[in-house]
Amino acid sequence: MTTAVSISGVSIGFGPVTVIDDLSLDVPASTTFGVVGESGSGKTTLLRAALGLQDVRRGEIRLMGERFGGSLAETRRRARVIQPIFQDPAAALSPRCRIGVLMDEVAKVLGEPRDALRQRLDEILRRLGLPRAILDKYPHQISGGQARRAAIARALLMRPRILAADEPTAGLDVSVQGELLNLLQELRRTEEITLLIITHNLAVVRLIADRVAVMQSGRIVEQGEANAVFARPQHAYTRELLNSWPATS
Ligand SMILES: Nc1ncnc2c1ncn2[C@@H]1O[C@H](COP(=O)(O)OP(=O)(O)OP(=O)(O)O)[C@@H](O)[C@H]1O
Repeated sequence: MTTAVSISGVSIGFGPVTVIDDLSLDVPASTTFGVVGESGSGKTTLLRAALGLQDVRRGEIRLMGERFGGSLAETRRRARVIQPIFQDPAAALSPRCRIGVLMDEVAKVLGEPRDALRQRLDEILRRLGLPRAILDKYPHQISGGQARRAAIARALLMRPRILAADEPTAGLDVSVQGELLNLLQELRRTEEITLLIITHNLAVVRLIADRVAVMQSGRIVEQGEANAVFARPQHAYTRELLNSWPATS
């Protein structure tokens, strides 16, 4: 089985503080994989390292079997393999640019003719249930759910093999949360991508993850098939998380 994200012996620190401690994790390709843990356990730091936005002190991260360097060319090569969907869509959608302009930027990165990209974009917008008129709007002129979907559309334009979503449902109405998770799951199947979801929300992983890794203080304390982990948690911290749920969701 292909491994989409392979993290081997990775340590990350800020000054004297170690945030990720000798962590290893394999995310099988074409699965929905949830990394769950409470706030501050290091989930976002780990994701940023996979995206090349955070230096690692030790260890290595491979994406679809490949290592990536820090040059601009390598950053662009990596962007075709993994695309993030950040908690705050504003991180992906610059507030001063109309959505359409942000989409066209992808054409430059890919070296794809703008017309061809716009054709693909039409199809992606249709699939995501976004009106074309959204392209003329600024991020602050659309709803939170639309902004999240616009960020997903931009990510999909890159034709990534891996979509990595940090708290994909944060800040959305409950009804929109379900829709968004269904959408991500459908994309995972039809686009044959790997979906990596980083969240403190057990309901999210329970709903869509095939496999789950539980993170505490920069380490993976338990991982396995999501159903098995939820039904028979082996680690005390996992049981604690499950017991405090739904208070944490
Ligand atoms: N740039 C930074 N400088 C110093 N410390 C940092 C930095 N980024 C993260 N940290 C620390 O690293 C630890 C892990 O943070 P991280 O954001 O990865 O956790 P998380 O599990 O994603 O939490 P949350 O769910 O709240 O986003 C925290 O103690 C945080 O304060």
